[in-house]
Amino acid sequence: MVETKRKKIIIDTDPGIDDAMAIFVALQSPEVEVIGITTIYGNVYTTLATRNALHLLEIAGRSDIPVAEGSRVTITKGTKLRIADFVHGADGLGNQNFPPPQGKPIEESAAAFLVAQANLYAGEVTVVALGPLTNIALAVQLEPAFSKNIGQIVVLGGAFAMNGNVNPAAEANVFGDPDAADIVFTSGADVLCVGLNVTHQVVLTDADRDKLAQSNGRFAQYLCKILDVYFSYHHDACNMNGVYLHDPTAMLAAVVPSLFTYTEGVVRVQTSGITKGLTVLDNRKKRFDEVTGWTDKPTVKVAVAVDAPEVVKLVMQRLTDP
Ligand SMILES: O=c1[nH]cnc2c1ncn2[C@@H]1O[C@H](CO)[C@@H](O)[C@H]1O
Repeated sequence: MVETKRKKIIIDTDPGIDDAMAIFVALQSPEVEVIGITTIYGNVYTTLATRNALHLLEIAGRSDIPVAEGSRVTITKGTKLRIADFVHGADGLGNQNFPPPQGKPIEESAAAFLVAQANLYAGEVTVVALGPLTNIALAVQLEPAFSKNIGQIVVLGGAFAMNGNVNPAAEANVFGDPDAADIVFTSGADVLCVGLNVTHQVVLTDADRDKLAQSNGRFAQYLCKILDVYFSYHHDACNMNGVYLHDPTAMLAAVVPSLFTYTEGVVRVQTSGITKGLTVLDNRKKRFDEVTGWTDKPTVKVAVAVDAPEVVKLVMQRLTDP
């Protein structure tokens, strides 16, 4: 039998309830092979992100996948981090207080692991970045060839021409380390940004959760336990009877790219002031006479449309599969 080559992916993540869903979706996707997980602060602090990543791999029976611990500070060595425990619970996984994992992270740091894997499989590795972009920016700084060696970086981040979710200006992952995001977006790597303008179209409803609750699928019962906190947050903060599937949507942009369309242009990030974390895409409709911060910078891809029903269907299918 001819085996089609699976796309190699590294998940950079701050688990996180929707991160857990995205990790499980990836592990259930025949199109990809998860070759590592790197951890970062965001939904929880980095140490807890590492613990949760190891725990989730144990739940999935995939402790063979290496976990590399990432940065505990921003790219500018900032230690005042914004942690979204009010979205995911104090433990990041719906306040379930699971027992500690047995596994340990590898010795290599997240940035060193990213650089090494991109060197080893030049052009073949996709990073799916589900948290602030510190580790990826560190990899860019550590190895000048990283942006060329890495196949693609799919970023869950940004809010293009719309309000953010931290404040009207900023989306949470870009807000978490705006300097890192600006470094990654202008690095010259093949970057695809999946922002709130797309992920807010992809909602898992109360009815979908009921279907999960009735499923004997591999991850359904586990996810139903942790999803309560995430549903309550969306109910209270956004007046919704459902939740946004941010991370699983970005994951599927790597796994099944045909479900998305994108535009291309230079994206810069505001790194200070009340609009810190704002992502601004030059849509190239106007030729500016002056040199701007966008002039002569490498472009990135920005997702503009998604087949939302198909994304929800695939997420449900893969999470309820045996
Ligand atoms: O209101 C929020 N504040 C902070 N983080 C959030 C919020 N809603 C979702 N996320 C988390 O941030 C990423 C998307 O921006 C997702 O990973 C999600 O888990």
